[in-house]
Amino acid sequence: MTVDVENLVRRFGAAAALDGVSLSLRQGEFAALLGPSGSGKTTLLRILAGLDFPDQGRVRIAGVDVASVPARDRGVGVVFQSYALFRHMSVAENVAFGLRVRPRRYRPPEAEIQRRVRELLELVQIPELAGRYPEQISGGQRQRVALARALAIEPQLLLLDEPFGALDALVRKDVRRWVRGLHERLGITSILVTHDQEEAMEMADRVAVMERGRIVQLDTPQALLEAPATAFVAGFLGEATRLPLYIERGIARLSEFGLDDIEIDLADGEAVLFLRPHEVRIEPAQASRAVVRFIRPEGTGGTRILAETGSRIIEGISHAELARGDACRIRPVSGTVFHGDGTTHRWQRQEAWAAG
Ligand SMILES: Nc1ncnc2c1ncn2[C@@H]1O[C@H](COP(=O)(O)OP(=O)(O)OP(=O)(O)O)[C@@H](O)[C@H]1O
Repeated sequence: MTVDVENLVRRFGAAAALDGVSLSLRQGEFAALLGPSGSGKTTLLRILAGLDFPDQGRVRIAGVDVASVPARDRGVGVVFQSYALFRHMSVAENVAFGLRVRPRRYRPPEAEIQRRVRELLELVQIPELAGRYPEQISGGQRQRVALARALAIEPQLLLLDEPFGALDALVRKDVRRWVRGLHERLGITSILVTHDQEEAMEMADRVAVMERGRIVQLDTPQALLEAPATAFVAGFLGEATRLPLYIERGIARLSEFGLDDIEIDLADGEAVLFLRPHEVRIEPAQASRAVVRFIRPEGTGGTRILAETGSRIIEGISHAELARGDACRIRPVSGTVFHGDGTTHRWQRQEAWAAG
């Protein structure tokens, strides 16, 4: 189902947890809400689930305004990290819960409930655990049970709030790939809340980056990396070196960082230059203030180098033999400039300069 959120505001006292959030998701889309702690991700998810209510704004699910639709009638499945399984219920009973608490009129017959529970446990690949209790299964298995429980009501919208937090790194990778596959097989719309950028970038079709109660950019993972809308997004996503600079008559002086000046055809003023590692070449040099600190081979793509210059660490790529402690030259070849006047620009080293 589609999800349309218009200008949501949610205040707690004087502070706005959501400060005018708008968002439209397509049927079948997998979206992630990504942002630092306190940026409003969980609040937005709770409002979608019907567990909290906005002070202003509107939520439509499948085109229907849900302001007066209670949580259990929204057709939404929810997996919250804090929504622990019921300890006194077996795995099968946990999964059946959402169906058994339905008013009699809407409750499927018991045989049908049991059939559906078996089907769901097959789907999440743990049919043999039906009779166990939560403390008798692993964290990854509990997560699968929580998912099966959320899916039991056949939701068209699945809301996942940090659902993989309790899993160790290896299992986590597996479970998230599997969840993404499940999303596709069921053809549902899903929203994942996370503060793990790798998770968001790997799982989602589009990622909404949140900052202080607002969505600052909603885009594909690739577009977020290649064309971040603000310096916050550029700094938050992917690896980047951030250099504050001052542009004067088309030149930004980087000598304080031990780098050559660069030509930037923008108005005089303060700016910030973001350099992704692949936008910086690191080369051997005889006399240089910059020193190679860390080296990580990247296969055929060269070597990732962390070089220190002045008090800064700059990450780049080298195609030459370099060892820890070697002097090196750091040459940015492209980057993103956020000008103090609020505009964003791509910067590319001119050939004449590049050769120099
Ligand atoms: N029930 C509440 N009462 C008061 N303030 C709240 C309440 N719930 C959330 N807040 C505040 O609203 C803001 C947004 O909280 P929210 O939980 O949505 O952030 P989040 O992005 O999900 O953070 P995290 O990544 O830490 O879970 C925070 O400043 C939080 O302290």
